[in-house]
Amino acid sequence: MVGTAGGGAAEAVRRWVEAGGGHLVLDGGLATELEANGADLNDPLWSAKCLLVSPRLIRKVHMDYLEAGANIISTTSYQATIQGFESKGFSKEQSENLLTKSVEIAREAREMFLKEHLNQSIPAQKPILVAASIGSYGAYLADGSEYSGDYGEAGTIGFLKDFHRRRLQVLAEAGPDLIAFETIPNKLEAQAYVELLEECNIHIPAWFSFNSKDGVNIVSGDSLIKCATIADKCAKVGAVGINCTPPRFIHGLILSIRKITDKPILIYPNSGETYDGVRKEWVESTGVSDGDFVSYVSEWCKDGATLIGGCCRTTPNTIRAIQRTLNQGSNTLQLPVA
Ligand code: MET
Ligand SMILES: [Zn+2]
Repeated sequence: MVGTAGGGAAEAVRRWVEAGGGHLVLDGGLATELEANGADLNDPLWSAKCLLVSPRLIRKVHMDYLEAGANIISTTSYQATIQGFESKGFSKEQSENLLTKSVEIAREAREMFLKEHLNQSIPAQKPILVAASIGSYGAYLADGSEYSGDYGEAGTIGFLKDFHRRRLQVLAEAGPDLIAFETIPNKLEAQAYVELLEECNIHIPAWFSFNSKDGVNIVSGDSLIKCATIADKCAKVGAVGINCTPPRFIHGLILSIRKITDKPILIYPNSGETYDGVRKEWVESTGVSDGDFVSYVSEWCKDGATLIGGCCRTTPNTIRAIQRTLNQGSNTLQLPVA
């Protein structure tokens, strides 16, 4: 595990990016790919339901993303919370074990992937990292409110810190390389995460990833500049970016983030389709194809993003195409190894 001592989390992420040849490939939609493999995720736990019923499928999907060229895989803990497991009848201890298991499965997938590729002569020594996913309080509510950031009376910093504290500690203790705060919908939750990282003295680099539906602000209407500034000021945050947002908005959003931070920028947009939180489905026909998605990648690199992947409705094919685009012009075989 790489700690953040001596240079802060951004320095740790920069070193990984450098070892990756100037960029790292993230994975694509995890829930999307679990569903494509037959999982029924119509449940408040969403992808975390597979921790209960099909852990092997999770490992397979992680491996499919690694085979596609991902350098960073994120765990099935996005919608996994102690509160969510408890409401299904699990004890506190069992719930914490399930969180730990999400990190263990991803680490196992990495082990197996590395073992399978052990005998290949691979010139490019790229890191492979496990990011422990933390979805917002809105994701736990499972009503689409991570796309509105409207938490009503629960919208106090104290409430949000209490909600996330133990989960963050358990995930950090499970030994991931990164903590991925994903789809952050409002400024208050970003502030709560910063305070928790400090108070819990977390030594694993975190990334903060916001989502936007207008290409200017984050989904709650809070200023992206203000939110990214909160992340910038925290030495425990190693990268700042955007996820689960249509590709057409990404260029402008990267430029806004770059204005206020030197930390590495990560982006993993969705396919451009829109999630209908009431009907619990993605509205088709507004999305872009893998080809269109990938044609954006060079532009995002030029804008200064160094960690690039996909979010909902993207697949290993998307990641394979991103990996090829990023590694264009290089003659080395681009399989990642430890
Ligand atoms: C709603 S954004 C979901 C992010 C999560 N890492 C996933 O792909 O399943
Ligand atoms: Zn998403």
